[in-house]
Amino acid sequence: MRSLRSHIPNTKPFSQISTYCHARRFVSTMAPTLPPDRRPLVISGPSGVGKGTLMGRLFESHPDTFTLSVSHTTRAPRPGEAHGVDYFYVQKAEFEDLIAADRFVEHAQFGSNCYGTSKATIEEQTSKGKVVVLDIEMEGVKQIRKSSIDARFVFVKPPSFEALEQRLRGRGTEDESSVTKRLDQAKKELEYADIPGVHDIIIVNDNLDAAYKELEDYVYRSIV
Ligand SMILES: Nc1ncnc2c1ncn2[C@@H]1O[C@H](COP(=O)(O)OP(=O)(O)OP(=O)(O)O)[C@@H](O)[C@H]1O
Repeated sequence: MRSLRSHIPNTKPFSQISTYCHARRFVSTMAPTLPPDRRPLVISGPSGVGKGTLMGRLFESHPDTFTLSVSHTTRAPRPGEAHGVDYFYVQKAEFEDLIAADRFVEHAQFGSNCYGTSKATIEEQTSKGKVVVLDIEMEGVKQIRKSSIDARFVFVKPPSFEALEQRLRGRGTEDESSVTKRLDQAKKELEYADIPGVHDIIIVNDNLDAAYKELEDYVYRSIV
């Protein structure tokens, strides 16, 4: 599950993720469950740590409760991607107008393409009773922390740097230069996450079942 999420190019559109599609098929059979705290959930962590895997489980287990925030982008849609599902595709001028009007909680440029999360998207889904999940990289986390959006911040950490490298390579989605770039960026993300108070919870994704349980327990715990 990699697309609007961390805004990192060369990733798979969310609409093509099997866990999500699987989750959608179970919509009518699952009992609705609502977390007491409905603030948007910002999930960050280095590429390859397992954010998508954990989020996929959350969507699958609670299909009516959570919704993934759909980002705006100036890049062209890839085959199989849909406007409003994978991204909101806009021209550069429109994107710049949205920045000028302070319509994004966070935005960033990767290569020649711009990506951003609009406040309206979050507000609209929240008003429908959904818990909005944002998969955001470090700079986005910093921007959201400064914004007016009151969110919960979850950081997913690998058990070791070596394990992260193995997962990234094992996933088979990245070429060597992309793996190197992601690992360099991972060091920065891990350093940032060491700053006390930046995240509300840090989950070490070692055993997947245990990490998911920790995430779910946190999401569903009573408001403190
Ligand atoms: N606890 C775990 N133990 C072993 N492998 C795992 C674990 N969690 C996830 N993985 C595997 O690690 C790889 C990376 O996971 P995933 O794609 O979910 O990472 P991500 O954080 O979403 O990455 P990106 O930010 O690049 O999208 C996948 O192949 C996934 O199956």
